[in-house]
Amino acid sequence: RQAIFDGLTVLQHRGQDAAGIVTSRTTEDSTQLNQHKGLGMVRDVFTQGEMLKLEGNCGIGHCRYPTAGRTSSPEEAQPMYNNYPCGLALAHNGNLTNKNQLQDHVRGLHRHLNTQSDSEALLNVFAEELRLQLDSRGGQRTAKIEPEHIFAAVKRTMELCRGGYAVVMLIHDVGVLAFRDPWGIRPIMVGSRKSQTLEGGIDYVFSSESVASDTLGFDMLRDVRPGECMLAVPMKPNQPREDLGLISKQLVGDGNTVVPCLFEYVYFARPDSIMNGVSVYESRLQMGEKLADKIMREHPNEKIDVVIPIPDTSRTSALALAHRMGIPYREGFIKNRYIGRTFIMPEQSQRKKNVRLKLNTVRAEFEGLNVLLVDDSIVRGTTSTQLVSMARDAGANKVFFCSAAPEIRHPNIYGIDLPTASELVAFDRTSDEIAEVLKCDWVLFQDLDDLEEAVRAINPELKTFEGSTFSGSYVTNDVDVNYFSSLAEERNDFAKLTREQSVQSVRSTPSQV
Ligand SMILES: O=P(O)(O)OC[C@H]1O[C@H](OP(=O)(O)OP(=O)(O)O)[C@H](O)[C@@H]1O
Ligand SMILES: NC(=O)CC[C@H](N)C(=O)O
Ligand SMILES: [Mg+2]
Repeated sequence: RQAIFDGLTVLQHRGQDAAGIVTSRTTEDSTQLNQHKGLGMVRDVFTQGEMLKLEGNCGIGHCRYPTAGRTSSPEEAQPMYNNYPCGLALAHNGNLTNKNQLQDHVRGLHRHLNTQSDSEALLNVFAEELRLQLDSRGGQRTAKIEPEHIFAAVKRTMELCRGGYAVVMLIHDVGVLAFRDPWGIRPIMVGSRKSQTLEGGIDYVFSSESVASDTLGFDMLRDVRPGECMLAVPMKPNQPREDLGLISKQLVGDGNTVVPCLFEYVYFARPDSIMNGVSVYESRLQMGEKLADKIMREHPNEKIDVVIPIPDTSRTSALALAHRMGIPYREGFIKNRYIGRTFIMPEQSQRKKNVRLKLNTVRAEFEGLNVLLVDDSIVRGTTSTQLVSMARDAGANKVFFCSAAPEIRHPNIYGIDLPTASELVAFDRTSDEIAEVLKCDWVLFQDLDDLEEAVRAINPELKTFEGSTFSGSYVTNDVDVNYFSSLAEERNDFAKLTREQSVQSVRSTPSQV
């Protein structure tokens, strides 16, 4: 349990709204699943008392960044639990684009769904497919669940679910499994270490980013392949050691072509992670260099005195950019270390307030200077608009702005919560119009080809990327305009706010009983 808790704190940047852990404790005659989850950051959700209850020899955990359903309902925190046809717990990173159809399918099977979460639908789809597998062996319900049943159920689940997903599941009396969507849009990897328990053997970890396995003392083995399922089976008391291990099966496609989400490299992942054979840090250095070249091409005669990153994520690319341009790199914005990431916060008012609380200027780095502010991306423009104004208040002469990612003009539907194009500052605007909104002297964005090249430079085997939010082209090729309009209607900032407020007002109404 401590390892899962520690791993979640290292992955906190991937989701700040809810967290949860489920562990499984096997004794000679029974297996107990222990669960705790709640709203908030990992450190707030787990008290010492709660941690003590999470005994076990294997388990899963999750930090939630909502892309479907409600944010402030604890029921939607993960892992999700289901008890039929056996004890199952699931944690999912990603977003299912056919959530509504899956919900209808599941309800049609007389299974109850308690939330609007796509992850709950996914768990029920799998549970039903596993039930069918177990039934197909002639009603011997008491017999052991074999890996072949699990692989067959995951295969059917992959055939039914659309979108981007990386999933871990705990299966009662079996172990922990992990699987990844057939495109490999969302990341997940496996690591191993020599077990620190008295029984010995090998421990396995599945995690979205290699940084979690590094910090827990695991060696990263490899990425889970697109369309692959891996199953880690723990040792039971009095069981022969051979039963322990890692089994994998390629279920959909050949697993050789991965189409990774570009936004992981731009913003989402930690720089010290390695994903699909690419060091995120090195790819960001490349992004900075390519952006520097574009600035020198497009504004060759501009006098720029200083390059200032917008902490945290843009630091790496800003450093490489400043070096390439031969301009001093200065930390003109100081970040409050107790405020999390603002982009992944669910509401615009919260994001706006937190940018100001999070960042403040060092006046000496701005006064009378032409400053080039560098961010990894400009999404809604919340950060950039405020920081340009702060730079001017701190006495900057000219303020230029550049983004290590191209213009974000299209919704993301594979696990980054950008459902509504009209909320994006680059939507339907030219660079000059964006500069007018940000109130900067000019703004410049990375070219998409250069961004792809920056990642490919580190792993030339990566041919294609999931970059729909920049290009508007969706790799799964299975969503239509109706999907986008209902998504925008359901998940625009105003709709989300209204929904969350209605949950809160129900909660704060005194009981009439
Ligand atoms: O245009 P916007 O809608 O403001 O979104 C873009 C900003 O949000 C992110 O920062 P965030 O504060 O989330 O995290 P960071 O500290 O890792 O940079 C990103 O790095 C940009 O700074
Ligand atoms: N990455 C995530 O945490 C999102 C998982 C899932 N789509 C949800 O909204 O709960
Ligand atoms: Mg940022």
